[in-house]
Amino acid sequence: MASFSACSPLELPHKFSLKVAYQGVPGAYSELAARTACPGCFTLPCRTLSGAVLAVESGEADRAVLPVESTMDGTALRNYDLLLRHDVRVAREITLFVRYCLLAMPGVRKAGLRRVMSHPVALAHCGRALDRLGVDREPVEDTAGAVRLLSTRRMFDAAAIASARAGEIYGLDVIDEGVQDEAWNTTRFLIVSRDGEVGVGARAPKKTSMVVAHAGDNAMVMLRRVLSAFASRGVNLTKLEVVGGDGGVVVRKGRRLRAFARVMVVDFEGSVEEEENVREAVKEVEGSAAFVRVLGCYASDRTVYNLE
Ligand SMILES: O=C(O)C(=O)C[C@]1(C(=O)O)C=C[C@@H](O)C=C1
Repeated sequence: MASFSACSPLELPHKFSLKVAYQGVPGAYSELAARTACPGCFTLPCRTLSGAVLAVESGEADRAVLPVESTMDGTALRNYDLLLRHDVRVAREITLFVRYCLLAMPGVRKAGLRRVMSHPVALAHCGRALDRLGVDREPVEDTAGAVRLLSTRRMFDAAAIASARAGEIYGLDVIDEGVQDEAWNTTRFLIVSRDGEVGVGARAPKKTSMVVAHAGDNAMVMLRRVLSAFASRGVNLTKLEVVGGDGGVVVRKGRRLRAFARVMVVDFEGSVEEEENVREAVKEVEGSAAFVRVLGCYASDRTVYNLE
């Protein structure tokens, strides 16, 4: 059972402050995740998520924050793709309770709104509230960026969906809160570094994240193989999601151009670096998959951090 915390840090402040890259501007949920996971860190705002990961790869930053799943949407495969394309490792995980606010310039009322801006994920999470308001939805790069835009352009016909913290930073009022479709809404972030690390909680139970791809098999065959490799060795799975539809092959003028794989994202208890049965399970999956990548072994943290 996950525990629920008002805001207890994952680790003590680092002796030397870490620089943590994230996509967005101050007040974005990714920045709140960085500050909660690495208290006392310097944060490095980046325009894109790949920019944040590149900052780690190039040594400009020590860590980057990636939102990878939410209770309302499941796995964000596009962000796992970044982990596959860059030379970084998962160093830890952090889950935030996300309670979206509707923010507007002082004096603006809901009845006067014509449009609402936010990150596309936040707009999707608040679909019912937006339907009730009957407003246009305008996607922007991050939730706090929407708040900053409204504030700098002094927009009086628009609102933003973001954290209360973003409202405080850019001087907007909260005109509604808890506007997400589901009351229980959490986002899980992975913190990546160049080398990965188990971190200060070295005695905490470990977990491992892995991506598996099969080009030809159907989902059932693939599932059975992965489940049996772990179950037969008593290794507990904490996440298993099949993403990418049916896979398929692109054929042009009778020539097979490219095979698309179906991808599975698997998290399991234990460390591939320290436990023989875990290593063997991964080896068995590797024997039948088209592609396996271990993204990192790190301290398991099942706390849901509530920053309200
Ligand atoms: O835009 C932000 O504030 C982000 O940190 C990004 C992000 C996401 O990509 O899921 C993170 C958490 C919220 O669920 C909404 C948006």
